[in-house]
Amino acid sequence: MAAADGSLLDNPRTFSRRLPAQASRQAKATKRKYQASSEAPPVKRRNETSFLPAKKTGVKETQRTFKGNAQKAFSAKKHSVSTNDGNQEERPCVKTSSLFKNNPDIPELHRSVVKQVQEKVFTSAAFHELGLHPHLISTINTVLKMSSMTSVQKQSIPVLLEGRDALVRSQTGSGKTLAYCIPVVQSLQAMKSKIQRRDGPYVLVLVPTRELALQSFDTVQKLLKPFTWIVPGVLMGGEKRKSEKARLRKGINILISTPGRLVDHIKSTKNIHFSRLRWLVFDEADRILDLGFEKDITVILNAVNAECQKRQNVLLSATLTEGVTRLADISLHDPVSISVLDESHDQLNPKDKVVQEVCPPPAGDELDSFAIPESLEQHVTVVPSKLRLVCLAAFILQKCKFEKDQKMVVFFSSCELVEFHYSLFLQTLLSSSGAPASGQLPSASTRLKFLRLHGNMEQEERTAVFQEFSHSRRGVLLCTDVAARGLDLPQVTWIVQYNAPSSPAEYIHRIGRTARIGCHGSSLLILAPSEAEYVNSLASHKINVSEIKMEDILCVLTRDDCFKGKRWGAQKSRAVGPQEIRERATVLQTVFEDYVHSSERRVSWAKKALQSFIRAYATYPRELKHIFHVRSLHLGHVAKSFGLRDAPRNLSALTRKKRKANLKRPGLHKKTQSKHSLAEILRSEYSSGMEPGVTKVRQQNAPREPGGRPLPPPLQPTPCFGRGKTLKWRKTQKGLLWDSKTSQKV
Ligand SMILES: Nc1ncnc2c1ncn2[C@@H]1O[C@H](COP(=O)(O)OP(=O)(O)OP(=O)(O)O)[C@@H](O)[C@H]1O
Repeated sequence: MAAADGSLLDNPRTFSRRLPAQASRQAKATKRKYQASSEAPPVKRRNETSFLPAKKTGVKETQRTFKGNAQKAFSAKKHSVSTNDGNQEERPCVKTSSLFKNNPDIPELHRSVVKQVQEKVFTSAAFHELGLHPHLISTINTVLKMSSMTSVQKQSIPVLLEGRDALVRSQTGSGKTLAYCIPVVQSLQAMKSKIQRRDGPYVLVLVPTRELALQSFDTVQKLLKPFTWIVPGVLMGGEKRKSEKARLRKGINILISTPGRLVDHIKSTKNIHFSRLRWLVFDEADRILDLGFEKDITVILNAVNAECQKRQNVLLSATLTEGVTRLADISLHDPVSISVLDESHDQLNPKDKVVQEVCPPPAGDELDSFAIPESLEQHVTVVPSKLRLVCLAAFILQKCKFEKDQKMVVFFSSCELVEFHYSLFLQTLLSSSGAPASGQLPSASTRLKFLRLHGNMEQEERTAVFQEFSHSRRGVLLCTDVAARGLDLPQVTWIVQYNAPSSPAEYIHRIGRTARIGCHGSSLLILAPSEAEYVNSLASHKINVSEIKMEDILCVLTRDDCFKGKRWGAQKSRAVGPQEIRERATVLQTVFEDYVHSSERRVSWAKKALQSFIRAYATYPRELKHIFHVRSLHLGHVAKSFGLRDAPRNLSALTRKKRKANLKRPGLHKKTQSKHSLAEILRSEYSSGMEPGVTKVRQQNAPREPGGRPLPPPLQPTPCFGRGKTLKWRKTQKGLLWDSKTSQKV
């Protein structure tokens, strides 16, 4: 079988778990299929499809290692060895693939070790020292099972109880939710005229995602246990407008909402009034602004300001960006800026440093460096594009198959990428009850559990997945940045960033899903050799990562005999060498490729996922373009990480055509791009969920594989959002105006 480029010539097409007769039938069928279809079998291409020629490669090294082996197919004779599952499995017959050939060198990571900003999570102060209502204290102690305050709670709660506005920053997982929820509940229950349900909102909490809305609602509900007359409620999209309207009509006193959904109700419902509003809280304030919600925030602020002037305003996040300081300017009145810093920062005058009265709020250094939980170990691995997929799979197997009770979150840059990897891993890495599907591993593990979460899923399923993963002791959650902010998923042990985040702030929030509230956790960032400089970019924000070598990750494949190439079957207890690791990685890659190439439909599915990856890659902000530029991607190599043997030709043609057209009409490109960005945002998890034409993954109606598993739906490119935005408001007599010129996506 020929391949996309010269390097793929010796692709291991001899791999098979089928009997020789079956294999020959399959080969004939494949031949017939290609004859009948318009899609010709991949042919050797002389011109490599890449945006730029690949970097000079480590050919020398590979030639040395593969000398005499590379072109040699292992014996096609069938033999059996026992797998670690105790089954007699047919050994894959594999010849060394091109997986390790013609890859760019992995650069040495020269990173300066920086001193990370650290915060102390807990204090010795107890909640009962705050003078709260005794029932509230006992609820905190008995229902939430908490006794001492975290640093951010100790600093924020008294300030908020005094009635001040505040801008609160503290590291991820440090208890910011209770830092505002406790004073809110304390103040509402203490109101002289008892709150009536029909009074409507006294508190409005804005959060960027639906899951966070649910989570915050849950916390508020628990705190309100003794105060049954105060009614909390959540608006978040995904629910029928009519039923939300009905709930609003009955009355909600503490209203938690995503901005898009709230704006929809403000515009279309007569049942929402803010005349009694006492609190306005922006949780994950910087994210709300990042996501193209400026217009929505303007509508909300104008609606709120029109009915109530006097209220307390709170902005919270683990990362305060420039946009937040501007939002603070227009929404906070004489605010207290609370930032929890470590002892070394506080040496001069601890008290003054811990709670600073700053207006305008933090700038410069403080905005550039973020606090990271002390018990979070951060790692990076540099992996050539061709090896990304096997490396990710090996890492998942290493942690979640061979180690106990590991809970992992893997971040991708688009919904399509999540869907693709989710389906691929389900079909290849998991065991099925019946005969293994084509491309499935012989000794697939039952210990593995995959879940996925992204904005193109139906809300019902999103909520179910969120709940399931929250309560699970193990599992792998594949997700977009919809899960990056605020979600408190207990006992997550590993965060993997398969696609690098668009900003250091997003990096912080993603890794912040682990090592929460003093627990231990680890993270792994996977970079391509051309992206290695990102490590320095992180270091400039005082983020330290230590390297894990790719080989150390791939090494796990030697622990599972189902990855054994035939050559090793006959040899007992041989020391694990680089050659064996490479062969096993090749077996795994072949499993993926076999699965993807088992039908035309799957090939086009993988191509679409690849296309989505490239589109998302093109949206990195300008300041990161020198590291993440589409032109530095080698399409043939990247295609391998989608299980494709061939770099899709039409894909590169499409990209080139587009680029040409853009060069001719840059103005038009800008226009359509911003329209496109808007469309993406509307389709995203952050929308109100009411827009017409929103594409969703509908489980029940999804097309199914012959085996009964739903196939992924037709993929819509939905890159991640909110990269490199700036925003500006103007105060006018008519209220706030959002300056659209400065708010275009860059
Ligand atoms: N005083 C406390 N004692 C023990 N656990 C606490 C305390 N306060 C909060 N927690 C727990 O800590 C976890 C993290 O809290 P929370 O989600 O509020 O963090 P956060 O600072 O908002 O994080 P992020 O920045 O990621 O949104 C939650 O499980 C919460 O129940």
